[in-house]
Amino acid sequence: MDKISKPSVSPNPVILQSEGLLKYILETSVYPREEETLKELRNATTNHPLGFMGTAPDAGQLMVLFLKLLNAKKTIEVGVFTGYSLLLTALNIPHDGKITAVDPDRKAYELGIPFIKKAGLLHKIDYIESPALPVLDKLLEDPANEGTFDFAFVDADKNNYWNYHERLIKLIKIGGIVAYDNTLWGGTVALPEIAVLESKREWRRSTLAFNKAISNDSRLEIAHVSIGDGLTICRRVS
Ligand SMILES: C[S@@+](CC[C@H](N)C(=O)[O-])C[C@H]1O[C@@H](n2cnc3c(N)ncnc32)[C@H](O)[C@@H]1O
Ligand SMILES: O=c1cc(-c2ccc(O)cc2)oc2c(O)c(O)ccc12
Repeated sequence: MDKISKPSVSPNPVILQSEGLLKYILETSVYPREEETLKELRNATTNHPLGFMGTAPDAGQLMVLFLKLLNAKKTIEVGVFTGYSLLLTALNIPHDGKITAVDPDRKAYELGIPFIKKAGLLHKIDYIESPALPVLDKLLEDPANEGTFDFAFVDADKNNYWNYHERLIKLIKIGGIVAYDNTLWGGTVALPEIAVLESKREWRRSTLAFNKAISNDSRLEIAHVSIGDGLTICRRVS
């Protein structure tokens, strides 16, 4: 049956219409260029019961391009899990770059730490075991933090994306980028609610509202890209 008309979504959705096409992209352009420790971390994450949550490697490759284009040095990550996107960021910022990485699930991060250590990149990471909102609020208590971050990546609780956005837009410098993962939420954003698994409905509604609000946010230039589970790339312009 065609993916679009399926009445429910799998936990690891293929937004592209053809799984074969995604396989082709991954095998031709992504996996051959994926750094070795990153590949090892991704493979180790498949043993985690929630391993499907790791950032899609093709979306990761696009993130690398932005990190490099921005010459990003100071970044924030909301939603670390085992650390695929975190290690990817650490690999692509300079030696004295810093990532503030926030996640309440330290246990998942511990799976990734040996790979980050093997890559010699733990010194770039300030891991904060916490929900992200109070951490962002604390950063904003010091006006010196405003407009200082080059890049932020959000891949966490989808119902809080707008709350993160309101804070991150102040922390990111003009010209900097905030990227949000899962903004197509398994393709459910284009389905009637009745066709969506009940467990996915609340975050589908949050994602729909978030996508609309981002599209109306005049402080940004955006691209809503159908890669991975949907990636919205926002450049702060004012
Ligand atoms: C999809 S996973 C992140 C995947 C990660 N980017 C990667 O590449 O592996 C979502 C993560 O968000 C975290 N999370 C959930 N609620 C959060 C919150 N309020 N603040 C920060 N992180 C949160 C979860 O603990 C989980 O590890
Ligand atoms: O199915 C999911 C679930 C999540 C998820 C669950 C609980 C949290 O506290 C945060 C996120 O994240 C996902 C994800 O990032 C993804 O790419 C695919 C599926 C899921």
